[in-house]
Amino acid sequence: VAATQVRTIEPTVPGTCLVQAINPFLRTVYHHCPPPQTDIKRIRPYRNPPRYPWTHPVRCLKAAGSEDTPRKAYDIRYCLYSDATMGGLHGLSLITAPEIAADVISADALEDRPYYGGSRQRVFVPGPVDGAYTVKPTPGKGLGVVATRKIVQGEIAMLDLPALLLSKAFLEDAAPLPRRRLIRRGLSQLPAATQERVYALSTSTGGDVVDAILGTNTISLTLGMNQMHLGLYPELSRINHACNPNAYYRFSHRTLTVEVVAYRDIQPGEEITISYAQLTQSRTERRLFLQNNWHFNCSCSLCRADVDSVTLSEDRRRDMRKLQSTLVQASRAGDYDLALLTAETLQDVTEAEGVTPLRAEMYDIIASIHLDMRNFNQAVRYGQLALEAWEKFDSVDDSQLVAARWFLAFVEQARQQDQAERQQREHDEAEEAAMEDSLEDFFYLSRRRRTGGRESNAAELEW
Ligand SMILES: C[S@@+](CC[C@H](N)C(=O)[O-])C[C@H]1O[C@@H](n2cnc3c(N)ncnc32)[C@H](O)[C@@H]1O
Repeated sequence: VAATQVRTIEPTVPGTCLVQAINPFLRTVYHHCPPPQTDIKRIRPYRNPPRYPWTHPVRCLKAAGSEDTPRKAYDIRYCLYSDATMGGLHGLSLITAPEIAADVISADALEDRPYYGGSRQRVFVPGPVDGAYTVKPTPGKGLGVVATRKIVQGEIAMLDLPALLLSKAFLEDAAPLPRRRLIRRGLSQLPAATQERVYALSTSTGGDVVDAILGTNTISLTLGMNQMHLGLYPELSRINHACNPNAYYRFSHRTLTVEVVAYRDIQPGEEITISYAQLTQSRTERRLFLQNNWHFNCSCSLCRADVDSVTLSEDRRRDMRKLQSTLVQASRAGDYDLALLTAETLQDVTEAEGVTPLRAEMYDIIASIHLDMRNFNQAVRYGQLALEAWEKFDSVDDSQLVAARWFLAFVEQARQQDQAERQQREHDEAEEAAMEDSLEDFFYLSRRRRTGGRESNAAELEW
């Protein structure tokens, strides 16, 4: 059903809350399920209403309907929500289904976040962290992001907030005209400085200017229950691609921020790069992917390197792909020995390739495999390593740090329970053995009584 009409919303949408557990350890973060975010009046019946964050009237595209499926009052598919105050004067426009907008609010993404980093109380400003880089021209690639100080492995170099978040289904369903009109309106509802930054972004994919900005600069992410969306992050958009990047970005569902993290130490003057393609793709696949999606011929160091070093890298990436899938399959199948071995090998291979993911994430995985294997000491050891690494990481989204603390408490509880069960088992076995002994004694004595004290194998056999 094509969506054709742009109109101001009437409060009609029934809906359910799709609140997603960001982390399995954090099941109780959300205490209420907010209503679909189409109408302010509907918030009143809720006991703990979330802040109504939208600064502009909500506008929706309705499904057009057809003879087979006539349009119903609640056929609203996608609405435009703008919070021009999000992140200070940054602002956000979101085009998505009403229940996903509700989910975004429930996950406290739009809360004011002037500080972060627990006791360190860092001031939250999108852009370079502690003056980590500057944006300037790079040879053959337009603007790029260049380090102005040393950035150490695992450090966050950049923070960014989205200017636009768009449901992929909306982009596919809506006809070009209403789609562009709604997106342009979303952009026009952002603060002037953010609009300027968006309209100054690279448009290398060509065509309609808004389509080109989105085509060149957006990243894929999921909102709600794994619903695909595109995010436009003005600062992140200046980072160029490299097949062997020295950084990567992490998206946080809870805060909607992205954080750019160094894969390895980055020296002052070095360009900060990320991979637009999946690291585990082959060189040919990557180049095709970049050409199809960004319309450029990759000229990064790996694409220019001699055949031998490329082949070595290709082999490692193929190994990474295999190991990743083995890790998932082995964990699902409960083959924890294999999962553990695979996780450790994966760590070695990614280190050799210079693209080690956050150590804390690896420790988290290894710790939980040990817990599944009931290796409590090892689970605590890796859990503590994870906790220390998350503390140092200093993310805007502290859910992993909280989960790491929670994990250690959980391991202690599981250990005590395991100990209690073992003691109970030992106690039961001892009782059973004692019972068997006393039965044996009883039979032995009665046998002696019957045989008048004469023992024989034949008599024993009778029993
Ligand atoms: C997200 S933008 C990156 C920032 C962009 N250079 C700018 O000036 O804003 C993506 C565009 O940058 C250029 N680009 C990024 N990485 C490149 C690379 N490795 N080689 C050549 N061009 C690249 C391409 O034009 C691509 O479509």
